[in-house]
Amino acid sequence: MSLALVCMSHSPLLEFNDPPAEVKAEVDAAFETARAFVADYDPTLVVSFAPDHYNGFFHDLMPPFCIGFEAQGVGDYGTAAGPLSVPTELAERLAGWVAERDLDVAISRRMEVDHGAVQPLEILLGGIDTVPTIPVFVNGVAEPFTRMARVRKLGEAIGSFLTTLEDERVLVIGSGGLSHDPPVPRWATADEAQRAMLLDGRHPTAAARDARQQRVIDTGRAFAAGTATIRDLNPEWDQELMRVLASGDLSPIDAMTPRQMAEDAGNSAHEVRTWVAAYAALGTAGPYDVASSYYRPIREYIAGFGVMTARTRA
Ligand SMILES: O=C(O)CCc1cccc(O)c1O
Ligand SMILES: [Fe+2]
Repeated sequence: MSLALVCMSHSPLLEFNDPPAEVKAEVDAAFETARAFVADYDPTLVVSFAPDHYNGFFHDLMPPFCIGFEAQGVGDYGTAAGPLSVPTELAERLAGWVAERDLDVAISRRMEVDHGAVQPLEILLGGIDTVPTIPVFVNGVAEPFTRMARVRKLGEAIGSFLTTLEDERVLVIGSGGLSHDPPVPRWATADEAQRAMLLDGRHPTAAARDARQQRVIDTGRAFAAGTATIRDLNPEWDQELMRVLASGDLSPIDAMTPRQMAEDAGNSAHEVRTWVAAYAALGTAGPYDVASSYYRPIREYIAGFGVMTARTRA
């Protein structure tokens, strides 16, 4: 039983800010390569590991991980809103399998997902309901964070389930930045209004959503112009992590600590947890080969921007 993987940075700024034309062309080419990889594999099932940016999960109840039995896009930054095509019974079986392996994972029968989950589905599969998809939320913004070994174990547990599905061709997706430090409020430093949003800011008014998004868009423009105060991207850190993921031996990742990750690569570098889970899942089907790998630090997108495809060795 083989598996396939796409890990990609996402950025809500893809449609709002423009890097130099040659950089934009590179990113488009990397997406096209990944799309062709997916089309060739022709998945019958997708497992999407994605973070959330205080659109679906809040501090009123923040799990480290959550498997969606039903899910809908919230439609932030112009991404698709509405239901994903979640195979509910299969998602329930997956959650049971994971629970039996000593991993305590939340479930949701009404998961709300944002651009973190939706953007890869739109880019790779042409929409949020084109291929049956089990969404797995991996917290990448809210402290406290689990140890990285736990993320790897979750990926392995999910992968071991997927390898039992003889009749499926399963694509695992990891979505999120490598190094990046976008202006997502953090509880410890948030003001009162931000804390209200972080606590339970579901379903904001259009005006509130616009204001929040405009702040991120403006920060991207300032970052590109060299006038933003956010932490810089870290291409060395990003490329070293990509090298480890490609190597097939994820054990060095267990030693990474959340504090050091934030210091080296910014507060949203925790989104790489989705890549670790996806690669750990892929590895359960045996040795794998990276088919394509793109990387460029792109300040206009506020992201160390990577796109990787990989597949179980034939
Ligand atoms: O909170 C938001 O609105 C999105 C912030 C954001 C910006 C760039 C790249 C990202 O991965 C990201 O999450
Ligand atoms: Fe993100």
